[in-house]
Amino acid sequence: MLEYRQNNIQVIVRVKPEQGCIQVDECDSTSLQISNKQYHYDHVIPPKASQQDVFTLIGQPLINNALQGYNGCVFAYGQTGSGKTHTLIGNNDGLLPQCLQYIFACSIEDHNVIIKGSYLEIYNEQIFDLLSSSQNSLQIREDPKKGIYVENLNATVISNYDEAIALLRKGNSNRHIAATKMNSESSRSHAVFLIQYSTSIQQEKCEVHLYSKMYFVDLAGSERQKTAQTEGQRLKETQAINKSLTQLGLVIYAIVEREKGNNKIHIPFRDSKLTTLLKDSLGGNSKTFMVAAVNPLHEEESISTLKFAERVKQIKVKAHVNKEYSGEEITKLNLQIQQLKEELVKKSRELENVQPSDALQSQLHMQFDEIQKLLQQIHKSAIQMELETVEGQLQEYAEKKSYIIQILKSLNLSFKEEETTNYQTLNENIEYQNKLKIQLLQQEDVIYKLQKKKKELEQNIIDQQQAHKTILASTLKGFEDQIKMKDYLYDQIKEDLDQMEVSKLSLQHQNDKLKEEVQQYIEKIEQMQIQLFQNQQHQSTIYEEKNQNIQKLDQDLQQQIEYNSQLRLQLEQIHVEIYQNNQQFQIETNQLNSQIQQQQLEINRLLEWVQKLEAENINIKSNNDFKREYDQLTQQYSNLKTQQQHLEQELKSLQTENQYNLSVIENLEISIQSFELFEDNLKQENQLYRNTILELQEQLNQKQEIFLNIQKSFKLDNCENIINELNNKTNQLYRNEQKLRQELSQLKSEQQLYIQKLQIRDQTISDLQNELQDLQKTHRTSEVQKQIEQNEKSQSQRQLEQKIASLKLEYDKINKAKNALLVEYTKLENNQKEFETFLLILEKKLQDYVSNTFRKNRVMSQEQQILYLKTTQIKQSKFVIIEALVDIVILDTIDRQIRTFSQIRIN
Ligand SMILES: Nc1ncnc2c1ncn2[C@@H]1O[C@H](COP(=O)(O)OP(=O)(O)OP(=O)(O)O)[C@@H](O)[C@H]1O
Repeated sequence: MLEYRQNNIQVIVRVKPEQGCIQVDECDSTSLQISNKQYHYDHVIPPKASQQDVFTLIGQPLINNALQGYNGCVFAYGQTGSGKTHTLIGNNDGLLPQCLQYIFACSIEDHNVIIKGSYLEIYNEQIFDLLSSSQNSLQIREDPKKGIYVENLNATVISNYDEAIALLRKGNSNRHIAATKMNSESSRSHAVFLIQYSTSIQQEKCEVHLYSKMYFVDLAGSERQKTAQTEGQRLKETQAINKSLTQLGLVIYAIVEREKGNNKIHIPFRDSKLTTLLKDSLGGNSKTFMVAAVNPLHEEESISTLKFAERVKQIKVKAHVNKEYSGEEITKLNLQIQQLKEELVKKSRELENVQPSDALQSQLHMQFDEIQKLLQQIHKSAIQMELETVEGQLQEYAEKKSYIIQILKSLNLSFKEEETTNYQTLNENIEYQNKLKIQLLQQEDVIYKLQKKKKELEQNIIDQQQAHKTILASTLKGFEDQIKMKDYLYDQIKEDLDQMEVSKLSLQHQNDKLKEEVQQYIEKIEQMQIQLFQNQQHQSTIYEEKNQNIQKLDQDLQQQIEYNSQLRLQLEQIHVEIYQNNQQFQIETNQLNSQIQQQQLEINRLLEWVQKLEAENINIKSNNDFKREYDQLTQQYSNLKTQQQHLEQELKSLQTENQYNLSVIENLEISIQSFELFEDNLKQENQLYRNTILELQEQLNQKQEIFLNIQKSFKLDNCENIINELNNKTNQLYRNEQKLRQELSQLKSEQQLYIQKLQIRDQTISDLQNELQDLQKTHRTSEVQKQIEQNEKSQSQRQLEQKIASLKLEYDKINKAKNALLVEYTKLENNQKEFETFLLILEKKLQDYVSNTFRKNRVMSQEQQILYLKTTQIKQSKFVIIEALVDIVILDTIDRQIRTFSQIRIN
């Protein structure tokens, strides 16, 4: 249990359970150490202490005092987040809830007890009732009887602990709480819970009323703006909190100073709502406790709190029991005391003004004696009353007696003190007056001197003012000039601005135009893309067609190869046949040769035999039989001879056949060679086709690549590359244009050449006509010849007529073609003209826009590419037309010739 110092505010330090700069001595519950300095207080609550411990230490004595009629107050002071709200309220386990529980527990058997609860907050220097829905701020009043009180503050009667807690909860819910950097639930106001306790004890002749007030003050945390880092509403709150806490510090300082003996010091209770409200609690009628909450994590703030607590420790309080007696006699006596008191006050006021005389002194003494007598009477009557009441109440009367004696003594003392101080002050005043008179004289002298100096100074000032005026005038002129200059500049700038505005508008107009143009170009590009796409499609169809052709050619080639191989086979067969025939022929020839040889041998044998026979014939000529035989043999011989001739013919025919076969073979070999040649040609052609297809494919790929690049360039906006590319293309275009111009000039010279050639032809034709005329002349001269030639002519005429008819047909055809070509030529001429004008426009545009946006450039270059293509096409068609024209001219001459021939024929 805390041992209280007599008549002092009890200062208890509570250390938050955090590891930090504060060391608490386990053995000594009254001191702690911070920054190597020891601080001493009435009690130090260690970090480990429970809420119950705190209640036992502070709450219990506070309530016990209150039950005896003493006012009480407990206020928690400390840095934000140090544990003030935790100590006072906590989770309904703080001092206040426990005190409420205890007070109801103690008063359970006393039916006269009335407990009232009020809850207010001081927010931004305004008082608000936390138990009321009204948002109006309340005012503090002071009453001689009631003391300090808040006007219109709800005081709810509470009959039990639950009601009290409900009230507390209601009030807490209305408090200004906000999250700050230091505390997630920081109190942004000072909260004051007031318990008013009263009870009455009925006695025989009077009724004793006991009453007390208990203030539970949860101060808002002191915080440094820098560390709190608050802004806006929070900053305003912080400023109000810090201001009122500073006022509290000043009040405590003044109280302490007064207690040290500095009576002149003014205690500025009224400078803030908080100090006004706590006037009684700080050094008045109250048994007050201060809980200084410190957080070991913050050294500087903890030291500041501890120093503040050290000052508070020195404050003395003058608590007394709040007790009133009621009853007829007591009221009378009270009235008398009141009257006397008022008279005493009156007299003491008079004493302040009037110098006390002997008579007054004796009067005062008499009055004092009277008061004493009266008090003795009161004392006597009190004793009598006490005697008449129960013996057990004797103690109370004794207390009352001593209390009255104490008052009397204090009254006496204060009288004496006041008397002496009055005398002292009077003497001091006279001295002071004399001093003042001397000072007055001295000051009058000083004033005179000062007035003199003032006049000098005034003169000086006037002079200086004059000088200043002239300087000012010149400066003003300068300023005026400067202003004029600035005005002029301003006008100029304004003009410039107007001009700029105009040019801005025109630029905007141009910009809009350009945007439109760009849009048009984009549209054109889209169209070109579509065209490109169509071209691609067209090319792909051509490609497919060519592919099909190639496939067809391939098939043909394959067929040809097959046919060739068949031919080869046939040829081989023929070769084999010829070889076989040859073999056969050889065999047959050999056979025939051997036959011929045999027959030759036979013939030779026969001839020999014939010779023998002839020789014998000579001998046997006369023999007829032999002759017949001879004839037969001769016949045989001639037969054999014809047979031999026949065989020789056969041999010859076989040889010619063989010869023929050999020539056939030769022809076949030649045709095979030509087939091979044809095959090679076909292969070459095929290869050529393939190459063209590949080329076309490559071109297609290139175009696709270009197309993709264009698409990409549209997407990627790779300006620099595109611009470079465009520049290159533009240059190329220029070169192409130059080339085109050269080609055009060449074309013109070629045209000239053709015309010359045509003239030469015309000349030849005219020569021929001349010749023809000459011929006609010769025809006329020789009529005989004419007659002869008439027949020839009729023949040639018919031929000519036939030729003329066919030529006419051809002529008609060509004429038609000529007309079509002429139409096309005029079209092309128009196109060329259009193109030329377009080219000129394009050139102009190109010059204008060559440095403009890349899109335009791209479009231009594409257009130019297309135009270049068109130009080449036109050029080609121009060549075709020129050729056609040449043909037409030739046909015309032929036509003329035919006409002259027909004319001649008619003639
Ligand atoms: N002794 C303690 N034991 C446990 N927790 C504590 C103690 N003291 C404070 N706390 C905790 O620290 C936090 C801040 O405490 P609290 O709100 O009481 O600070 P405060 O001094 O009232 O701050 P503020 O002035 O900003 O209102 C709370 O969460 C509280 O529960």
